[in-house]
Amino acid sequence: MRQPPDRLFAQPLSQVPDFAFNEDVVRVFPDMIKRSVPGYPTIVENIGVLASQFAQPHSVLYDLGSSLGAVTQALRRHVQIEDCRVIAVDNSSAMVERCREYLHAQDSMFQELLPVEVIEADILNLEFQPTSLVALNFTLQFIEPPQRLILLSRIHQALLPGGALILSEKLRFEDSEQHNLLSDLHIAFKRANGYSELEIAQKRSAIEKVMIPDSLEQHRERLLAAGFSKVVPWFQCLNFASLIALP
Ligand SMILES: Nc1ncnc2c1ncn2[C@@H]1O[C@H](C[S@+](CC[C@H]([NH3+])C(=O)[O-])CC(=O)[O-])[C@@H](O)[C@H]1O
Ligand SMILES: O=C(O)C(=O)Cc1ccccc1
Repeated sequence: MRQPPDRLFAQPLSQVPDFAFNEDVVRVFPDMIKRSVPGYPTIVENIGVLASQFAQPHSVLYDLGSSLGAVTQALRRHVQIEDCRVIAVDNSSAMVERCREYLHAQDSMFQELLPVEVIEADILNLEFQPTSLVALNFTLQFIEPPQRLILLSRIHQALLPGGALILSEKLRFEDSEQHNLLSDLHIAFKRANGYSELEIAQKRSAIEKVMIPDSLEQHRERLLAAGFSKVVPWFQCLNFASLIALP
């Protein structure tokens, strides 16, 4: 399918609106996320590999904040376990519509992929089924901070023994020198991927109020407070990381 380049912030805007996962973003999303999140393709592919070690027969695998279903597709490619199915959830109707088209195209190309259901819903209102794997791949940072512990507690309650939560996030750092260094290096990453200073500045102002990163320490403490017994970082590239949390 056509994947146009992200030029959403290339022209000067008199006022930069808050970032939203609308049709304009959906159109350029695969290009935007690859050029903005260092390590994204590695994280997505390896979530499939990790999931194959945690997935259990007759259980559900959740992809929460699934966007266009990149994680869902990695799960379906890597997990070959009896009677597993994937539930992908996103509250952006534009994302859900395009995600269904992508998954449908995959269905016709490959046989024996796990069945998948794409639900348009707020993940804060979900009734979770017993699950062996939950992926929150760069989604928690868009949830209002006071709701984050409640969501993680619900996920913990639904997780089967032996299952796992995989949580990927942009990180903030409590040491300001470390924070500034890794933030500057992230800007260098975006520049190297063809974004101009204007694009970088306008995107930064668009996401400022809607995407609020936590530190690794905050994640660890909150996951333990939600009932998780162990938190294991398995990937970090600059200020982006992914953690495995065990129930
Ligand atoms: N309350 C909510 N309920 C449901 N969905 C939500 C909510 N809040 C935000 N979203 C959705 O979470 C997704 C976050 S993007 C995830 C990338 C994907 N995981 C990927 O691996 O490609 C991250 C990014 O763009 O940096 C968007 O599709 C939102 O609509
Ligand atoms: O672009 C950025 O600076 C980010 O931190 C990541 C991102 C990627 C895609 C949508 C919103 C934020």
